[in-house]
Amino acid sequence: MERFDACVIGMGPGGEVAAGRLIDAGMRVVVCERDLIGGECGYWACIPSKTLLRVVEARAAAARVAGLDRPALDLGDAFSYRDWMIRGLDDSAQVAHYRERGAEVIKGEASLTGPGRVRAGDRELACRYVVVATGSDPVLPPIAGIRDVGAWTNKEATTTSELPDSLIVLGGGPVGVELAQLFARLEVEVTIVHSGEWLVSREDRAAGELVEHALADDGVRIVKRGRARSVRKTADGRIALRLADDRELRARQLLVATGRAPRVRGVGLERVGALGDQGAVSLDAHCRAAEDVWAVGDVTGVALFTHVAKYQARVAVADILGHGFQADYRAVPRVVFCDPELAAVGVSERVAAERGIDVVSATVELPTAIARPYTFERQPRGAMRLLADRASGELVGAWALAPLAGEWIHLAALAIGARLPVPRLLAALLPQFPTYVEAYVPALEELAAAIAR
Ligand SMILES: Cc1cc2nc3c(=O)[nH]c(=O)nc-3n(C[C@H](O)[C@H](O)[C@H](O)COP(=O)(O)OP(=O)(O)OC[C@H]3O[C@@H](n4cnc5c(N)ncnc54)[C@H](O)[C@@H]3O)c2cc1C
Ligand SMILES: NC(=O)c1ccc[n+]([C@@H]2O[C@H](COP(=O)([O-])OP(=O)(O)OC[C@H]3O[C@@H](n4cnc5c(N)ncnc54)[C@H](O)[C@@H]3O)[C@@H](O)[C@H]2O)c1
Repeated sequence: MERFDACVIGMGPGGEVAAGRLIDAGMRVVVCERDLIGGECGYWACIPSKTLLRVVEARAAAARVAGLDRPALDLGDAFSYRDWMIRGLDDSAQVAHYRERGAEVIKGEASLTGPGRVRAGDRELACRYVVVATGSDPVLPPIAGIRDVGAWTNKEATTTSELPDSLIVLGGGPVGVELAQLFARLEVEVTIVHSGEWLVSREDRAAGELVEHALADDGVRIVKRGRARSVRKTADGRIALRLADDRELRARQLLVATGRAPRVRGVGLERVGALGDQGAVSLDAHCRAAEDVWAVGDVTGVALFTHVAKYQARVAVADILGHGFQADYRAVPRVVFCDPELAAVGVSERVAAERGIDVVSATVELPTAIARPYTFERQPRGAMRLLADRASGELVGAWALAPLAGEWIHLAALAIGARLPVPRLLAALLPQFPTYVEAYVPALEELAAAIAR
């Protein structure tokens, strides 16, 4: 039995932040990773998708600016930069880095065998603290034939260096929307089949409809309320997707983007009492899942984002080190990196209604309210909506669909996190001219008037 102060199972962004902090605290740490240190985010999700999206975004941006032409696309160069960003799917530098910092690195599948006990390959580890950061898996919907047609998940889609001539994207959430726009802008014929009534269904309908218009401008076909019944390979090697209304869509490739589920199987969480009734990780506000076991990141199912995984790792390690603070998820930014970006934070209108929060809202069309959309591009665009709790006067939700919205939504995030009432925000806000942040002034003024009514 090998003894350690702490063991981290799964080395995606959540595991890496936890491990780094535990090492910094002087602990003897063992990290276990069955695939690549850096996780889904580093190789098959955030990093490759955002790297490639930037290429097509910059190209489209140039076309929208007066006096510029659409630059030529060097796809080979774009893919090789993507490959450099994902380290050629090689984590040997990360392995060496953790070893140099004094950690024990085990490349292999690990699972809890009991309180303070972990098995990794044929090694038995005794660990005072265990942090589980095993991420999530894509969910394949129950559609006849879906496992037999060589469908892509995000793994194949983000690492491909060959483009199909046509692509059906099943699911219109963040993964489906981002990758649909990427491939459409790389001149692939793209059709999204989405079961919801609007894209990115977690957000307000108005936001989802603006995303739909943006994708339609790029030539993406969108089937809403689409129910796929079966999928098969045709004689000419294409993929045929039959919908419940009997329509058949055909394309060279199918990308399944219908959601992700916490990766709890085989981790042994049940052996330490860390799995709740529904098979989900039980978690308190310090990310404790059981005595001396913490869980962070996608495996918790709280909010499937890298920044949440990293935040939960900070929460968990602070608890381990004895200066804990409670996790607060009220102000988690949610950015879909399509063009223009959809950025949201706090509650949507639906969530506010579910929670019984009486909200007032203000919506601002950016080109009618501020100058920045015109200095930014020839065809100005964008909208922002703010939601405030009528009773407390605090900002509780916001979304914007506009260039760079993923950056300037953080002002709303800070206001929501800090519980700033709208009048105080208005008094404190003096935004630079001409910026997108200026849109907060008319929106907050409208909110203040609505609260006062
Ligand atoms: C296409 C796509 C794009 C995305 N873009 C963004 C984005 O732009 N911004 C954002 O915030 N989020 C984005 N996400 C979500 C983001 O990728 C995840 O929220 C993030 O990776 C979660 O980090 P994690 O550490 O919890 O898990 P992961 O990154 O999944 O890492 C978990 C690690 O645990 C390992 N592991 C699992 N089980 C075991 C075991 N038993 N033993 C040892 N190791 C194990 C896995 O191999 C993996 O390396 C995107 C997701 C997708 C699919
Ligand atoms: N920019 C980012 O931060 C970013 C980008 C990508 C993914 N992510 C994260 O990854 C997670 C997974 O994203 P996702 O887009 O795969 O999942 P999702 O659950 O957010 O969206 C999937 C969508 O697919 C639809 N759907 C489900 N089954 C379907 C079916 N059979 N046919 C058609 N449509 C169907 C659902 O209505 C749902 O809206 C998200 O929670 C998100 O937080 C984040």
